[in-house]
Amino acid sequence: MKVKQLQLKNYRNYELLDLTFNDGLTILTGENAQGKTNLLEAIFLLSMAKSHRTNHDNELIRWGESYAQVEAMIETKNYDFPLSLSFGPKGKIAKVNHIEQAKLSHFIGKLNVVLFAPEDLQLIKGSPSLRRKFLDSELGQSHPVYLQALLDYNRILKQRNRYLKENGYKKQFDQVYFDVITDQLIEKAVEIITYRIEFVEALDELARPIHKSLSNQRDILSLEYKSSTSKLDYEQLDTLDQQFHRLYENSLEREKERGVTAYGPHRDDFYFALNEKDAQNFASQGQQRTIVLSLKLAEIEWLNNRIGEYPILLLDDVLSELDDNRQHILMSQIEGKVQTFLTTATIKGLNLTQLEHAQILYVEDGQITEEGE
Ligand SMILES: Nc1ncnc2c1ncn2[C@@H]1O[C@H](COP(=O)(O)OP(=O)(O)OP(=O)(O)O)[C@@H](O)[C@H]1O
Repeated sequence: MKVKQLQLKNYRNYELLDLTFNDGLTILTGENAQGKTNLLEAIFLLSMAKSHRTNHDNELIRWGESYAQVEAMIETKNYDFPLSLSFGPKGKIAKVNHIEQAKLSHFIGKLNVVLFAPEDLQLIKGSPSLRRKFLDSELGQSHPVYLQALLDYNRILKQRNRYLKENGYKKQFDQVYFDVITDQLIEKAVEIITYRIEFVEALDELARPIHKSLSNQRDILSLEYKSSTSKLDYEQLDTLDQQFHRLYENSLEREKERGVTAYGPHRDDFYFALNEKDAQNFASQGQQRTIVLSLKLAEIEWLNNRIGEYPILLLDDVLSELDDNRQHILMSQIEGKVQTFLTTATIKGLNLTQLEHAQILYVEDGQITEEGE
């Protein structure tokens, strides 16, 4: 999969931009705060219909303007198609092949990307919500069914929590109505957990050899998806439905008191271990960086296995943080297969043989000049 052309209108600090990319490596270079990450963010937007940096779409509109538009021509193995996303007074409008999509979930995942940004280092030591967000966005962009199950789960969870909060302490608590919501929640919970476990197991398998080679054969990486409670046994997926029913029955009084749903995939987490030791507590900065890199490379392979095409790789200011050996392994892993966009303040920090064939774009105050222009 490739992004052939990109057009931006009133997007962030770009007034009007029209770019054509080559198939391999595109390097965006320039001083701080010139618009390098904004450009990667634009490509990310076309994949997920939302930014990785903000939940407020208004921030994407160029200051003083009333709408923004991001458009691209996507090339896949079988056909090319345009994607566009615009933000304005009517909200967010997503189009595939010039046709407006009634639901954003029909737009998400038409373009597949893997983003590696400095904030991803938080994946190891940050809060579980970051790791859940990672799982949800990766599975969401490649499995429309997962995305739908997640949207349904979140809606039902909100409804259940509201009922618990507003009626949990009342005598006329409608148990029949509450059981119907709980049944619906459990059905979606089991679906989500099953997908997540399968995904983490696949990543575990793919990331292990990559990590071994990135760590000079020193470290064995493993990943495991875990429930927030020992009262659920994820090894027994075929009985998960019954396990959930039992758990919710037993914790009803507590849930009524607290007014929230205490258990479910919205509380789950997944763990990284290095040589069987919890990476959250023991991994050094460098080891964390290598784990995330292994994870991203595993994700690229997973997407290729899943959709039969390699995704686009977006590397935001992370390459110069890697030593020459890791830079080399990363680039050789993706060379010739994965269209890659990377941002860097200076090309000097990069020790890449691929530089010779790379498309180099200089970014300055929302304007781009190409090497040789
Ligand atoms: N809605 C907007 N309208 C106009 N300019 C904006 C808007 N949002 C952000 N900017 C500007 O975009 C610039 C930031 O761009 P970006 O985050 O792409 O920087 P960068 O080139 O990646 O820099 P760094 O190397 O520091 O990460 C800032 O100058 C900011 O003021």
